[in-house]
Amino acid sequence: MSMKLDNKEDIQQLAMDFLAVAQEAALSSYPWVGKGKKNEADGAGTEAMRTRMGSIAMDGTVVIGEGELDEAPMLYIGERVGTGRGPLVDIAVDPVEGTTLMSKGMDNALTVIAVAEKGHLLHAPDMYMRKIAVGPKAKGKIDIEAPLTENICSVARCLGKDISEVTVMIQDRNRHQSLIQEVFEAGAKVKLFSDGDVTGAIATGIEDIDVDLLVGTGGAPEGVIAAVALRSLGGDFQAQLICQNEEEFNRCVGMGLSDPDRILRLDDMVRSDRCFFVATGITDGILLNGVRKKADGSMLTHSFITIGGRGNNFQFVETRH
Ligand SMILES: O=P(O)(O)OC[C@H]1O[C@](O)(COP(=O)(O)O)[C@@H](O)[C@@H]1O
Repeated sequence: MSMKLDNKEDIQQLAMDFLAVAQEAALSSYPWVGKGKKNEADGAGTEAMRTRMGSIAMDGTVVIGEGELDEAPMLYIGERVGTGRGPLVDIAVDPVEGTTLMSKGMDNALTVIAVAEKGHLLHAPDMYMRKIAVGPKAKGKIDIEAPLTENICSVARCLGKDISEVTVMIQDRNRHQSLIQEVFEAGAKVKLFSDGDVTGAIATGIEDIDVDLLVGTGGAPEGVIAAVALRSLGGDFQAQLICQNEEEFNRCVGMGLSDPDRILRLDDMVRSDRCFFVATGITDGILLNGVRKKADGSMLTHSFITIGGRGNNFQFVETRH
């Protein structure tokens, strides 16, 4: 029987089940690290993820996955997963976040999954999204429509830092040149990264990582996944879909977004505290270490899990397989 995801124990149990899913996906993609084969790596992670999800007692629907049914045989948007008996949930997955990183053997590739009670996750098409993310101390104090300098000043105030100490994470892309320049002119610091803006967004929510703000344009699916993590961490996330043509605009409307250009707040992207986020490192990164093969043949995974919407509720998990 399917039921609402509404009790704490069920959410905890489901989060543990999904932790195993993320670990399995990371372990399955690991042999492809540094092999220059993005599709094979992604395929291995996707297949492992889907197989493991099949045994979870839930009635799940993939709302963000590997693409539309005609583009992806597995974990496509709308695919029903789980045993069909248990909590009704919406699932957003990226079996390999940072396929280029992984294929080149570079840092920060990871497996990510976000889950929320059914009907409470934004269904975002695979297109670009403008994003801004901060941790709990600056929650409610950012505005994606304001100039970046204003946001930097506001974050500095919230964190009790001098502007020169504020670190802004930005994806190293030509489209971000003016943002990067603005950080320099404000006197703050940039931390550029080549791929993987989910990691950058989460990093803002963890005090021990020296990242205070993430800004820039990246994938919309990654944006929704990061929004769940930030909701659980107690941080903040705002976004705006970038429709580059009429087709993209119509796709948004078709997915239920009546006004695709509007500013999306955290509550628009994940509308419930009954949610959680899990990630497992594939390669080493600023958030997590990657998969390790030990001398005795066992494998070690490093995962991150954050549950609910109360904030600062996260855990790092090391598991020997
Ligand atoms: O590479 P682009 O077109 O700048 O897209 C940015 C997006 O790509 C990523 O860096 C990685 O995406 P992939 O895992 O699909 O390679 C995301 O984190 C980010 O949102």
